[in-house]
Amino acid sequence: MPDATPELPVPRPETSGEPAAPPTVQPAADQASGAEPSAAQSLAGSPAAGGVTRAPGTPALELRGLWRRFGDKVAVAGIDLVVPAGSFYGLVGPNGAGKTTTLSMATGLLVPDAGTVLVQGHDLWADPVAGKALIGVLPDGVKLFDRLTGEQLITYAGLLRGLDRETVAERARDLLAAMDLVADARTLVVDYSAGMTKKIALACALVHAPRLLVLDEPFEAVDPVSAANIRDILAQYVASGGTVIVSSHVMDLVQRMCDHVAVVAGGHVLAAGTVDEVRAGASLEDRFVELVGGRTTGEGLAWLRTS
Ligand SMILES: Nc1ncnc2c1ncn2[C@@H]1O[C@H](COP(=O)(O)OP(=O)(O)OP(=O)(O)O)[C@@H](O)[C@H]1O
Repeated sequence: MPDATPELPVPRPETSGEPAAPPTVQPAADQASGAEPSAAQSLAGSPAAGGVTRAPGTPALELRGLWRRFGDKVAVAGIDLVVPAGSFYGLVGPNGAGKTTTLSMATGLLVPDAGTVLVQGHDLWADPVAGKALIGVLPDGVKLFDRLTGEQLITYAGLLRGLDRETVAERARDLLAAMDLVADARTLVVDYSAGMTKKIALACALVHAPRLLVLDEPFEAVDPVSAANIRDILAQYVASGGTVIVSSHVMDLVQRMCDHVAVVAGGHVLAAGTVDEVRAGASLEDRFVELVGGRTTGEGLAWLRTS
């Protein structure tokens, strides 16, 4: 791994001139106000802001009354969620809770049955082009054009987002270094391991310097060193004004990494707020188990015992 994290594309400063983080998100706001503007922040011609300005205090993402059924199965049952701008937001819940379905609707990948998705105050489903320009997405079970090399895939993603070739080449270089994929830049993505695939998909999500990053299980299958580097990249991204929403099953990671968290089960939000509010003095893991329940003793598997 390189010692120094390369300079990455980061969100452009607010066109309104307001700080990106509200005072309720203390750690991110503190970092944001102290951050030196990077060269990437002043890149001209990036479509990242999509010509969209936001009023001060507007959440990065707001979900209002989202519903989604699959046949008889209600996957998401009226979810409301406010993700403050500049926050590092964790979404946790048991298997089948509705996290992926929620994030898919929040990012324009799955049409809700009912409800509204506001990205920086703009109705995503009413105006998908403006809304999607603000978002970078790492979907669950990501399907990539895997007959491209890693370098080609990032380049393709950048060009699709309207970046010029020179900018794309520069950012592809930085992202490949940050993801420890330089040696495999010219390897076909189909030949990447699961963790490498996750990292190249994350690089594609970052290339246009989105304002909001939505990451479904970004650390799954990623080795500890790469995971630590990705955490640094995300922390740097939040410090420079970006917002991250990340789903994960690793409570310890969410407790350390995120400043906000929502616990989802059965398509409902059980608790949401700052990590300290939600865990209420306990560990996030204990609080999660308390909220969600479902611990079993394993007594039903007597046949598994060898003695
Ligand atoms: N395309 C689909 N067709 C039918 N049912 C679906 C579909 N997608 C999701 N579901 C169902 O909706 C519910 C929520 O699934 P979802 O993938 O959103 O959960 P999740 O919280 O992301 O779970 P996990 O933590 O296991 O990834 C589950 O009961 C799942 O079986």
